[in-house]
Amino acid sequence: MITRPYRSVLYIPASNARAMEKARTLSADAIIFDLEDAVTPAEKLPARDLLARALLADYGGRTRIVRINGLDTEWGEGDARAFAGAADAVLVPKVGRAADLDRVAALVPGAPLWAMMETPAGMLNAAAIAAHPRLQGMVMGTNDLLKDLGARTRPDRQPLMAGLGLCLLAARAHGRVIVDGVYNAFQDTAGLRAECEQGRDMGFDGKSLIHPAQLEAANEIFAPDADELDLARRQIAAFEQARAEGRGVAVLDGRIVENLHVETARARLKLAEAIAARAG
Ligand SMILES: CC(C)(COP(=O)(O)OP(=O)(O)OC[C@H]1O[C@@H](n2cnc3c(N)ncnc32)[C@H](O)[C@@H]1OP(=O)(O)O)[C@@H](O)C(=O)NCCC(=O)NCCSC(=O)C[C@H](O)C(=O)O
Ligand SMILES: [Mg+2]
Repeated sequence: MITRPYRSVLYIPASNARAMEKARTLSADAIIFDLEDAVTPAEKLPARDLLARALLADYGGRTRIVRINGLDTEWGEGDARAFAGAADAVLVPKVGRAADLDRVAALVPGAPLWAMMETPAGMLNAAAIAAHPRLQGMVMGTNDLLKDLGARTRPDRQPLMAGLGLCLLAARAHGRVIVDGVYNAFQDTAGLRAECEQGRDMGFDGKSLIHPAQLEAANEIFAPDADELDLARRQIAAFEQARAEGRGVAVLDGRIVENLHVETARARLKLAEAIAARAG
């Protein structure tokens, strides 16, 4: 199970020096420094230099992920070579099959890879992509996916559910981090909260974000709350007592507690500890 927090994963255009500086004090668990869609062609090379300088600064415990341009563009290979070892991970856009990761893996020996899951082919090949030995995490690209599907944005995200579900299954089958897509209306806090709650209930580790105003909701909603932690501690105590008495199943608040529930309870407590350590 994943215990490092990825509640809030903030995109920052690598062409925006002010935002990259600001991010050093923001409460994001991870930052995606974007060289791809948020950067115009004219800014691609200057952004690469700006980012190289920005990454010399201290980002505290925030995970630093660089989203490179695709290898089918004139910038992709140079981006990959420039940031191998300079960041915590390299995020590959529009991954359609596991071989797309092989090509980047060869350019960045040793660097953990993340995959943007945002094309119909990516959804259909999610299991093979998640199984890639260098893959650490997946990020849903729901804007690109909606575009490629010819689907419409809906509050219930019904058109996206098949893809979200396939990627979740693949990530969990292979023990990878998986982060939900962005909520574009960054001033609509109620809408964001509803989408975070939906993503959390589906099993995502966190939400990718586009504006600092979205951090608070994601950090709160993807963290275990006080009631959940209290229940986790009581489940562990009840189960340990049952075991000591020779029983394999405990009953707490009228519900059974088995070893699988205890496993989840321990993971939630570990996540809360990791969040507390980040805050500290
Ligand atoms: C959406 C924005 C263009 C809005 O920018 P702006 O108008 O400057 O916002 P504010 O004036 O409200 O900003 C207030 C302060 O916050 C800083 N700021 C803004 N955004 C960020 C950020 N992302 N990270 C860090 N800091 C940020 C401003 O500098 C202001 O600071 P100060 O000077 O102290 O007042 C902008 O938010 C933005 O560019 N967001 C990121 C957009 C992006 O990266 N898009 C690409 C990723 S989304 C995507 O592609 C997903 C996927 O691929 C898919 O297919 O779905
Ligand atoms: Mg995209």
